[in-house]
Amino acid sequence: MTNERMQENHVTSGATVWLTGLPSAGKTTIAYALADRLRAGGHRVEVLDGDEIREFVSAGLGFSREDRHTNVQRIGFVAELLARNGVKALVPVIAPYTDSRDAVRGRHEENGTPYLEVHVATPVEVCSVRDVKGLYAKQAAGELTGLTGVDDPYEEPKTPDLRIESQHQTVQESAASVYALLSERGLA
Ligand SMILES: Nc1ncnc2c1ncn2[C@@H]1O[C@H](COP(=O)(O)OS(=O)(=O)O)[C@@H](OP(=O)(O)O)[C@H]1O
Ligand SMILES: Nc1ncnc2c1ncn2[C@@H]1O[C@H](COP(=O)(O)OP(=O)(O)O)[C@@H](O)[C@H]1O
Repeated sequence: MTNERMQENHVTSGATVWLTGLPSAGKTTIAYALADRLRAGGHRVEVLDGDEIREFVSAGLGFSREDRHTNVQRIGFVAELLARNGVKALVPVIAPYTDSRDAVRGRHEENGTPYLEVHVATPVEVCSVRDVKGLYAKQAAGELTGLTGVDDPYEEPKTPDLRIESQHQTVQESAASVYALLSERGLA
């Protein structure tokens, strides 16, 4: 395939889509469902999965306020690099602090790189039943402290670009609502 042909077949408008929310809210599941939809439409996509990032880019960081901030800034930096180069960077990472999220948005704005904040606003009561990784049970059993949304802060976004109530939707509906927003903004 020639270069020109490749460009014809690939959408080149990059953007970062940050999915913020509590553990088990549905961030990762929605990100991968959205990734499939976007790839099917010819977009280049990377999912910056929080667990993978913590194994490599943020190895050694814990869950203090400072470490979470550092983690989020590193991920934001990488996402912006990808997004400014035509990739849809999907980021399913808790990012519990408003100032951390705002700093990431600010860096995107400085570079003229599109940025969408999606709040996966599943209530803690639902998340703790889903408990994909057993963290809520561990916290309840006294085996873990500092769990976001339970005994550690989660500062809800006041003006997200989109708010998803995953407890009332299927995964495909949630992914479609993010896709629709990208479409509205001329990014998909
Ligand atoms: N104490 C505590 N609080 C919250 N989360 C915890 C904790 N300990 C481990 N984990 C697991 O680590 C994942 C959160 O890491 P992130 O990098 O996404 O979060 S953060 O933005 O740095 O807060 C998070 O992943 P998700 O469940 O996908 O959100 C958890 O599985
Ligand atoms: N509309 C929805 N969107 C996303 N996840 C959903 C939805 N409805 C149910 N779920 C389920 O909730 C769980 C969310 O887990 P996960 O995506 O790992 O959360 P997080 O990345 O926020 O920790 C999955 O088991 C998923 O199948």
